[in-house]
Amino acid sequence: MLSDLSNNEFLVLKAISEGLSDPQSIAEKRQMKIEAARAAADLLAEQGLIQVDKSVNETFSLTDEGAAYVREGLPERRLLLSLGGGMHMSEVKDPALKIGLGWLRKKGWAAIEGGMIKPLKDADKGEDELILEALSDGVSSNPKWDEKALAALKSRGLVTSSKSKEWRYIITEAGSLAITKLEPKRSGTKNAVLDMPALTAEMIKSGEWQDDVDGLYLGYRGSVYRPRPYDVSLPADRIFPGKRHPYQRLIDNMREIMLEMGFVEIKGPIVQTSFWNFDALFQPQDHPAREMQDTFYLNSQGDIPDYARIKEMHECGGSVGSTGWGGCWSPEVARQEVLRTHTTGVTIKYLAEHPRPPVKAFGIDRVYRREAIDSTHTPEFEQLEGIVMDESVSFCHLLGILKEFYGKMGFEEVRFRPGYFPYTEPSVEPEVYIDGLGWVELGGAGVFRKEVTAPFGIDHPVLAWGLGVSRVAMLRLGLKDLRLLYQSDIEWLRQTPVSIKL
Ligand SMILES: N[C@@H](Cc1ccccc1)C(=O)O
Repeated sequence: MLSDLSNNEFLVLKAISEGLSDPQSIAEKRQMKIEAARAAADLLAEQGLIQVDKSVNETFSLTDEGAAYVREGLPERRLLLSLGGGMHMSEVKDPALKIGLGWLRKKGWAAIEGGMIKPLKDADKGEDELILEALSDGVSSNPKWDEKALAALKSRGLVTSSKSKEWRYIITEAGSLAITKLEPKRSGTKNAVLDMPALTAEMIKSGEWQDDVDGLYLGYRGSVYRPRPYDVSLPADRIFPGKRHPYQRLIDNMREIMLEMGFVEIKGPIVQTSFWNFDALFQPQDHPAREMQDTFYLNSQGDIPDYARIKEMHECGGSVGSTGWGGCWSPEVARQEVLRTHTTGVTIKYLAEHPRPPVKAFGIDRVYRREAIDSTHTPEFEQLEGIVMDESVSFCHLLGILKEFYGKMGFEEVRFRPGYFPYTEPSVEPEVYIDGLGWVELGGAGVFRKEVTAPFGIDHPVLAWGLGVSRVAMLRLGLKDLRLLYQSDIEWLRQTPVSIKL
């Protein structure tokens, strides 16, 4: 047990053995914080090496009135002095003296008969007067003071008191024994522990420290070193260095690949008008994806650009040989604001602002859909969106770019299945092969239809794709539950090594 004393415990125990008994003076002597001294003392008490007395200490002080009475005398004392052989009550005019009347009687210094006040005996100085004098001399408490007199002084408002808790440490027999055992026996030095030289690497190497202090302690400037055997085979504490979120690392990795491939990064707002999210992409206004069950609508309307050509394209196909969707296209519906359901709204807007080739842009951003939450669906997730527009790009280039991108991401086998999106023709769904899972769909891609590009004056083919980034994260990080990406699950974050290849 003794060999388990910490340095602080030893220092505090030693201070107590030398006669210090309160945390404040121990802390001062040992130059430690009072909290540290208390904590060490608590541990010593737990081991039975010291005893802790917790007492409540009451101290007293004079009020202004009390101080005035010390100078002038209590009213009853002054009244007594002014009585002479006796005096009628009506003759006591001074209100300061009148206060003394009741006390005069109570203290038995005078009797009152038929209105006459008669002094009874020589009035010795009372306990209360002695206490007042002591207080005025700077004494703040004394166990011998008469309780009743104190209480009376307090009730008269001449004295106030305050209570404080006090800890007193007393060394036990076991404690004294421990000190004698632990104290290094160095002849000729009174305070051996505190006079020791600093422990240096050389002293440890040469073994000199052992000769010096019986292998027990080495102290320097009030600190004590107690060499203990060091077991290098013990498991070390796990440490958790700060690191970037694995999902963020994956996203950054994807961003780097796109930048390396010569794309510029673009960004767009989360809240968009239905115009950019749907209409500009030739999604009919009665398309199921636009319904409330699928899309988060905001209770607000946004600005939309000149829509004549979009309206014409939706209603009758414009000048590109399309028939359009028919019906009546409503600008009110297009003004409805939504949380973007895909990042394709960001790229079409960028294209509308940059209708001349070449354009090679990408964005990685969060999108929102009204999904019921489960292990493979969350209402918010990330997409990587890309577009390429140039004079002679073709569907083949699209497949090549996607293959290249997936390859750089570490997916070696890629295939394309026919797909359908209202804004692309042809459309494909890229799939990658994962051991143990088979072919996994990873997004959508295609060449923008003329119905999409023509209203914005874009005359060249546009290759476009959108990939589910969280899907990729699931595959890369081996997650069974997509929700982990969006929760601060500290254990999972700790366990995901920084070295994981994303
Ligand atoms: N926007 C589509 C993906 C896509 C983008 C571009 C072209 C074709 C498809 C989606 O969210 O699934």
